[in-house]
Amino acid sequence: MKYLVTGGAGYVGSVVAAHLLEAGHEVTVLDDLSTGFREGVPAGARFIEGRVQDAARHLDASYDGVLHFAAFSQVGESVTDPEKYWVNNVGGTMALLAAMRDAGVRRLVFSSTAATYGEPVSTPVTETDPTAPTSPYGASKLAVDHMITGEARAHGLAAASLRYFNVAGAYGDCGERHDPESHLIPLVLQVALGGRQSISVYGDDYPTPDGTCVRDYIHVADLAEAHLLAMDAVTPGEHLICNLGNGNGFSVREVIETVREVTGHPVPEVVAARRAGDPAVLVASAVTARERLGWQPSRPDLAGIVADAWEFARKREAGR
Ligand SMILES: NC(=O)c1ccc[n+]([C@@H]2O[C@H](COP(=O)([O-])OP(=O)(O)OC[C@H]3O[C@@H](n4cnc5c(N)ncnc54)[C@H](O)[C@@H]3O)[C@@H](O)[C@H]2O)c1
Ligand SMILES: O=c1ccn([C@@H]2O[C@H](COP(=O)(O)OP(=O)(O)O[C@H]3O[C@H](CO)[C@@H](O)[C@H](O)[C@H]3O)[C@@H](O)[C@H]2O)c(=O)[nH]1
Repeated sequence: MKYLVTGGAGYVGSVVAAHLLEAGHEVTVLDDLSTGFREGVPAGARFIEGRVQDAARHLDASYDGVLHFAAFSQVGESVTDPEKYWVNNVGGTMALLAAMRDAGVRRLVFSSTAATYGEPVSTPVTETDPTAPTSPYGASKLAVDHMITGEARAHGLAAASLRYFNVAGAYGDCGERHDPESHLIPLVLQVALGGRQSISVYGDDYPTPDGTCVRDYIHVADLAEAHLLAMDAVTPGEHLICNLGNGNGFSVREVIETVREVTGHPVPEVVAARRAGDPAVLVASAVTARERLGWQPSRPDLAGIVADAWEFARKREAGR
């Protein structure tokens, strides 16, 4: 099959592109390098430097489907600069859907997020739970989910929105390198590498066993496998919405302790104020992914996820 991967120079998109290539598919990456890196695009993929807003220039009927990762995804930035998120995430996807319609490309897998739910009403979170995003980032992703539902119903698109919980780990040369970095695991690894003095724990007074926030960390390679399954599972006119997580929660302190064990380095921590908009607990129900996609994560162990991220971080540091 021939696929367009938007945002394939970024963290998740590059890992999914690598999996598609390994499965024997033909891959074109469309990325404007706004937050991604040219060298992140896996060898074997064709690369177009360009915006998803201009997808019409690049899509034609020879494509079997699109995997859409291109977006801005900093929750904090979206609060201070919401227009940036509406323009790129919603505007970009609107242009992409029109280009797909015009070209007759009728399969789509979209990167949605647990941030569409906001503060969960129960744990684990299921796809039928209320959606009440607490940031413009989450709201922009939810708006796109609604757009895709309409497109599927009205124009027969076969689509899946995969709602990722906390993506972590690395796959070969593809790993997490956001700039600035805001995610917990890469930040704690920077402390272990000596690049930061300590890790700030954003709040230790949450209603959780050790007072710190609990999250569901999913290995990026397990996540990638779900994309390939979703592309095959969807049917015309259907918009499948599916959470992706392991169904296990780990606290911020458990993550920090795991980094100490895996790396053998001391990691000083400093308790800081809560970060605005952080729910206490975010854990996915993976029942839909199991039932609809036949998906089963094969790397749910937190130490293994951290070990892969650590190897990637060390290689990057050595290559600087
Ligand atoms: N990383 C996570 O924990 C996580 C969790 C939930 C959802 N997501 C979603 O997954 C997707 C990928 O996230 P990531 O962590 O890999 O982010 P990333 O920033 O590493 O990758 C996004 C890529 O999209 C590109 N891009 C952005 N806007 C573009 C545009 N208009 N045209 C072309 N390219 C554009 C960037 O250059 C970058 O390469 C995003 O849609 C994000 O919202 C990520
Ligand atoms: O220096 C830090 C960074 C983070 N945290 C905490 O660590 C947890 C995880 O934070 P982070 O890695 O930033 O991920 P989330 O804020 O949980 O958000 C991620 O996971 C969401 C789904 O759960 C997705 O929607 C988002 O796109 C993705 O960034 C949170 O409790 C943070 O408060 C700290 O204590 N210190």
